[in-house]
Amino acid sequence: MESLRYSDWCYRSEGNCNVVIYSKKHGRVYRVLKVGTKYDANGTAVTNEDILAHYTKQIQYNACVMDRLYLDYMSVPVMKSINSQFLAMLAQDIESKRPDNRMSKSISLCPTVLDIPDYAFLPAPLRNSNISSFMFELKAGSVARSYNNILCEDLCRDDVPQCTSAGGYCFYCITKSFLHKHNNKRLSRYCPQELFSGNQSRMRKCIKQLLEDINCSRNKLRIFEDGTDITPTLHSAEDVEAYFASHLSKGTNSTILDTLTNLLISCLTHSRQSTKKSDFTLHCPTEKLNRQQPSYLPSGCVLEIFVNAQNFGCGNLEELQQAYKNLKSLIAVDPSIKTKLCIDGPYDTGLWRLGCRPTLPQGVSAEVMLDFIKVRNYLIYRTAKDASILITFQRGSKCSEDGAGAESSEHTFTITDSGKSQVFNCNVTIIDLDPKPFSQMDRYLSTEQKVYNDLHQRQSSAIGFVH
Ligand SMILES: O=P(O)(O)O[C@@H]1[C@@H](OP(=O)(O)O)[C@H](OP(=O)(O)O)[C@H](O)[C@H](OP(=O)(O)O)[C@H]1OP(=O)(O)O
Ligand SMILES: Nc1ncnc2c1ncn2[C@@H]1O[C@H](COP(=O)(O)OP(=O)(O)OP(=O)(O)O)[C@@H](O)[C@H]1O
Repeated sequence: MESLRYSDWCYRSEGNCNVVIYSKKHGRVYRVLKVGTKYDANGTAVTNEDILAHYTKQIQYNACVMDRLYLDYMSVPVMKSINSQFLAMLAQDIESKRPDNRMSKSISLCPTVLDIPDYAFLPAPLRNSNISSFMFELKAGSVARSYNNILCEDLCRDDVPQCTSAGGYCFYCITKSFLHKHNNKRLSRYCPQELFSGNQSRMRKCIKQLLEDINCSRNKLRIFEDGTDITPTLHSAEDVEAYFASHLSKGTNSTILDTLTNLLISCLTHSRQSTKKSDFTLHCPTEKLNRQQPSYLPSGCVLEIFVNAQNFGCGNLEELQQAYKNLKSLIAVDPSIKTKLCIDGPYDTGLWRLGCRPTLPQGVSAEVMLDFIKVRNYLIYRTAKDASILITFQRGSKCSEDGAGAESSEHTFTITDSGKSQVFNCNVTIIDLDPKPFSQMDRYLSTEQKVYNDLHQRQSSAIGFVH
């Protein structure tokens, strides 16, 4: 067990299920599960054993399922035992830093946490401790769902008004507009169809809008400086410009936002040569997974990897609903099916390992297996839909007017804006790759049905395509 110095650790951020703390000295973050999440027994407090089992499953899922999809862009967490007194003191200390909307759940005091590299800072050989380190977190959302062959992409084509301009035409934007009904802030214009379009001008416009809409409801970009979330201090595009003015130079005819946009696009579309094997065949012979390669995005870039993983959600909604219904009624009669099929893990079996030929468990028919594969793929898609892309960067030391002398490497980018070149050291990673529980399927499918109905109504009345 590690004895930790309380003063070395700070609050980073949190989501629905985890609080994240970090230590600059250790270069690591600790991810601590909250109690009252959907992952514990009916939202009640759980035992330490339950939490350990939960972490074990998360690690298995990362190592055996996600690793095949996200390759070098992710790292598998490890479990770490820590002092519970340290955790109790920390829990007290971070209370004042936690946002109001997250206060309904508190952190568990189980003396085990997940230990992950801290991506708010560049890895050691690239890091310069004397200057600011920035991390842009983009919860990019999903483009992959299709409804009875109506592909989201078709609803957001170049020749129809942009998805976000009038409340949304794709799955993402329709869901967003549903949620917006309860919020008075202006809605972010962000639409993943733009980001993943592969069209340089649409992608650029999308990133610029994310920066401009920094203060809008459901904007999916957050900015951290040296590990601290600075997003709440940025209320407008002007604030972002002003904040970065002392950290970046602008070209004669371009703005700081242009420079940031160019840098982010370079990182998002940079082809990375992976040391891991990316191609695998899905062995279920009856599986009709539509794994289209997004050839319009540079091969190996983070956007391509991200969208590839989301293709697990390309199945037809009605087929998925039927498969889920079949499984549910079977489980009601014979609950052991759930364990036999490892529906909620363990994830290191052939039933979940991508690239392995799954063998039929005893007492499970080929039809049931097919239903399981459909639901399993959808749950993988739900993870992919929820993941975040992190872009970490620092100004490089070699900066010149013409970019001469800039090293070109996997992590070094030279951004040129109207004649002015700047060098940046960057790292791109993906986080939040947790397994989604089977118990959420009812909620997932009911939202999907609502969105589908809305989409269908817009399509048949063609309202969606009128400015
Ligand atoms: O249900 P959704 O589509 O709103 O997604 C939830 C996310 O909401 P978002 O739409 O991104 O604001 C939600 O994000 P926020 O808490 O809103 O930041 C979580 O990511 C949640 O996942 P989990 O409970 O941590 O496993 C997500 O829940 P799952 O749907 O992945 O179970
Ligand atoms: N390895 C990391 N390096 C840097 N920051 C991180 C890291 N892991 C998490 N964070 C920060 O902590 C936040 C919360 O972490 P995480 O996404 O794991 O929580 P969550 O509860 O699973 O979130 P969500 O509700 O989105 O599912 C992230 O949004 C990110 O800002």
